[in-house]
Amino acid sequence: MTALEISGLSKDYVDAYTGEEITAIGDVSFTVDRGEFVSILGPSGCGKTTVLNIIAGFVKQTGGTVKVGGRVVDGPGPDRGVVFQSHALFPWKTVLGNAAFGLRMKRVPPKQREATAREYLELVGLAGFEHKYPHELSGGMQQRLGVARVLANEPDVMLMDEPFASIDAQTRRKLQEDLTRVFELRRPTVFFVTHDIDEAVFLSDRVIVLSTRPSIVREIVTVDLPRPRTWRETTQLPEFRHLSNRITELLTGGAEDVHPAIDPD
Ligand SMILES: Nc1ncnc2c1ncn2[C@@H]1O[C@H](COP(=O)(O)OP(=O)(O)OP(=O)(O)O)[C@@H](O)[C@H]1O
Repeated sequence: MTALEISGLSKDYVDAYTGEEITAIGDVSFTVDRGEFVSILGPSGCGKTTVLNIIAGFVKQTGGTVKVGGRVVDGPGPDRGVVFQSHALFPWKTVLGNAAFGLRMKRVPPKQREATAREYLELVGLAGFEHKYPHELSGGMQQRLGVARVLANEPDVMLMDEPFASIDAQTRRKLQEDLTRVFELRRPTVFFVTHDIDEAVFLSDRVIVLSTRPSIVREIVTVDLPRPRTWRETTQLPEFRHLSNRITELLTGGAEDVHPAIDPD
């Protein structure tokens, strides 16, 4: 079943300083199935975050449609949950209060929301930290809380914008493994923006590779690697290296040009 459907998406921006119009997204279409993990990769400035912001309903597209669960998106809504690169937590709320926040907004009764929030905190490895405040947590733990907070809401689609980019390399590896474990247990639908090819291959069922601006879908690469995945085992699989090399080739222009110059004849 399709959870997310993007058809003919385009986005023009007007540069605030020069007044010049730029087309960030040319024409992008793809779907994400329920319970599928899909990442999007592309050269810097090709519009990955813009695609996510349009799906989230934070930014209005110039053309095309976005449907979540068959409904057309025309603003933010509880059917979509966003994990940002910066943790975007409420500093005045405890870990438990942060994790339960969305459920409170949905008017879930207190006992039930606490139980659900605790369940997801445990799932991301934050059991025992319920009564701490965000500033008492490390960056990695704050990001785990960001993930738990969105998961607790059980959105139709979980949107993640480079959630581990500002975390040190070793912690990042651990968070990526934990995310695959949580994904395998709960099977949320995930749309994940990243710059990191290995991260995209390691986490995903499919990877959407965009071209340079104005972006179009260059290729959608299926990642048929066994789960559960660990960095140690998964990266040793020849198929992992093959997929990673294929995507590198697509991003560095080794493959056929998707924006060929107009033939002068
Ligand atoms: N609010 C805005 N106003 C004007 N231009 C914008 C705005 N937001 C993004 N852009 C431009 O649109 C293009 C796409 O930006 P976006 O951040 O979506 O790309 P990205 O692929 O996520 O980039 P990166 O890989 O560098 O994070 C860029 O050229 C950017 O400068």
